[in-house]
Amino acid sequence: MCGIIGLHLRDPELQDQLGSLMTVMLQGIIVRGPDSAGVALYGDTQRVPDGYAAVSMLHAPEGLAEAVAGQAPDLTDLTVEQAGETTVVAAATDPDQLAKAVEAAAPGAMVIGQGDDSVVYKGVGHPLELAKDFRLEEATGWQGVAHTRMATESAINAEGSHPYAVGTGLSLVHNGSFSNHASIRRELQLDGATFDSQNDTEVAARFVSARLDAGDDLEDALVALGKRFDGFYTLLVATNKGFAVVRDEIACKPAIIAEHPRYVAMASEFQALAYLPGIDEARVFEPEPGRVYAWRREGALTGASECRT
Ligand SMILES: NC(=O)CC[C@H](N)C(=O)O
Repeated sequence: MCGIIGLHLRDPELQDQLGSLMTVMLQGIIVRGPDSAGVALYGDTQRVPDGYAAVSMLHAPEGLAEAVAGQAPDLTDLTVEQAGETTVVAAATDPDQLAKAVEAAAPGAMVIGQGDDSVVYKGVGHPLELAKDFRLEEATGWQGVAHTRMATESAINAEGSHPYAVGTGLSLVHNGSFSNHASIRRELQLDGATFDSQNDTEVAARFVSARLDAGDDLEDALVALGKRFDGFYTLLVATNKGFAVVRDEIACKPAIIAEHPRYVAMASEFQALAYLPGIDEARVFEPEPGRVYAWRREGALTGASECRT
């Protein structure tokens, strides 16, 4: 099991409702993943104003704000939000600078996401309780993804919760399990990647991140993933530019997409989409096995690319 939702808003007038729409969607996937949950929100300018960065972390120590300020005295507008197990540090700087200051200030903590337009939360517990911790209902923005987990490949802890947010603005959520993740992990480690968990999904996130760093666009990175990873998967991958969905060639993990002039929504099950505004007019379809579907922020369907030849 495991449940995935994603909402990519084309109509700016819906942006104030991103969190309330996602909260309703989340209720449709709780049954698929009752042990943990996480979200990534894009364009919530209350949480990450223009010109600011946010770094999310687990295991943050007491006195983090003072410690970060001590590491980077020039940082302005430093805030620290505690949201269950996730701590979000924001400041008027860029994500790399902030992540460096946070890592120096809290070497025992684990960075689980950094962005200048995105913020990540995750933890263990009932998804609706976690959604309260994350203040999901009040979130705004142009895109969000969420996950409810039923663990298969690593322990039930916050490190094993999705999304896996690697690099700036990339968030990946997964339903399924990869059968060759250990060997791909070793290859990525030889190339210098480091890992925070034993989870198979983290391997996919670091693989996609490495491809994006090497110059691939998101569609190409997911086509490459389809060629390299074995196992079962529906993946939803979000970046600062948009999001993409891909399923393996057998496609036993469910997925449904609703394309509407005002939004693109994706979920593991239709019931998560059923209450979206105008759903009756949406084009609702099941993504084909082995194909990448991607949407960019401008709102245009970029088309579906073959995952395997
Ligand atoms: N049930 C699932 O889809 C699990 C996803 C992933 N393999 C994990 O354990 O986190």
